[in-house]
Amino acid sequence: MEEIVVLIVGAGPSGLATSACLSVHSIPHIILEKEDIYASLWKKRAYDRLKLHLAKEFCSLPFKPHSPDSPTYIPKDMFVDYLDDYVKTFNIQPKYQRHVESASYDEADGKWRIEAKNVLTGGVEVYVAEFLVVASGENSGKYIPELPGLDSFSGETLHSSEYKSGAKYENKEVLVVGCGNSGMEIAYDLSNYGVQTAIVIRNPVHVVTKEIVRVGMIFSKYLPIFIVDIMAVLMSKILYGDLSKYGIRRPAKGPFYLKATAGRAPVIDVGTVAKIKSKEIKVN
Ligand SMILES: NC(=O)C1=CN([C@@H]2O[C@H](COP(=O)(O)OP(=O)(O)OC[C@H]3O[C@@H](n4cnc5c(N)ncnc54)[C@H](OP(=O)(O)O)[C@@H]3O)[C@@H](O)[C@H]2O)C=CC1
Ligand SMILES: O=C(O)C(=O)Cc1c[nH]c2ccccc12
Repeated sequence: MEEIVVLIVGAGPSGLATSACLSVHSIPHIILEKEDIYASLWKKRAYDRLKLHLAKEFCSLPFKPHSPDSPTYIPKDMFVDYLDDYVKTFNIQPKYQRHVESASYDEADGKWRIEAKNVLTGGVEVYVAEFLVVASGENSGKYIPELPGLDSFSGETLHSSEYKSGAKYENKEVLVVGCGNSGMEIAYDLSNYGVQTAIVIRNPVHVVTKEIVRVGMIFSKYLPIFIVDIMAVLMSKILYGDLSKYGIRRPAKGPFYLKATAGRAPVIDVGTVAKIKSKEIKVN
């Protein structure tokens, strides 16, 4: 058993940021990470052409602004370099291959009891902490729904977390299931590689540009969210027109409201909409 003041679950950007803040205040802590590296989503499970959707001023971790020389929308590899630098600067040393399986709060002694499986040995390690920070990520686990017939489908099936680029699929036909930011950008990337691409859009979704989001993020510091949403939707309507005839319907609630209340991000268009309009990408 190990006793510590703060235990952080997850060595993604949030866990690393928490560690840096605690170190600055000399508060003893540890990070438990189930993978064998920090920021595994960024290092292992993101596609090649990914750039941050938010401008760099909204994507820096505490005590380390992005360099003035870096682009406004930072590419994935540059963000990984930034995280590498962050980990060195704050001497962050997560305990790797520790999969946290349970955490319970003991009212009597006012402490958390955390059980983590050591992935290498299979043994269970027990930690006791005064504070628990869960920074295990919104998107760490992949999910493929049960689709009847999927087992007998003779083509290749993959999850977006395994997708790198369309190079492998040239001259093939690919159906992208899901029209979140991953699905919409992967469809665009596939189409750029000459792949016959179709995408499934089953529910209403907001489509905006990264510039609309940037303006909205700045305005949301000063204005109520419903005003920011009115402006964002208006800008999107002016830019894209009515997309319902292409199968893209707009939700009744606004994009910033949905992000804030339900964690549902709008789609930040990287060029997919133009390809849908020109029928280079089919909507199913
Ligand atoms: N550059 C960047 O910064 C990027 C950021 N991201 C972010 O990462 C997070 C995860 O994004 P993403 O991977 O796109 O996942 P999301 O959860 O955002 O989107 C999943 C999509 O799949 C659809 N879906 C799920 N199940 C089915 C089904 N059975 N049939 C049809 N459609 C289905 C959902 O539709 P429905 O709404 O109907 O449930 C939704 O459109 C988001 O916050 C996103 O904004 C992602 C890519 C790039
Ligand atoms: O959630 C995401 O990953 C995004 O794609 C971008 C995003 C983060 N916060 C936001 C707030 C409003 C609109 C988009 C975003």
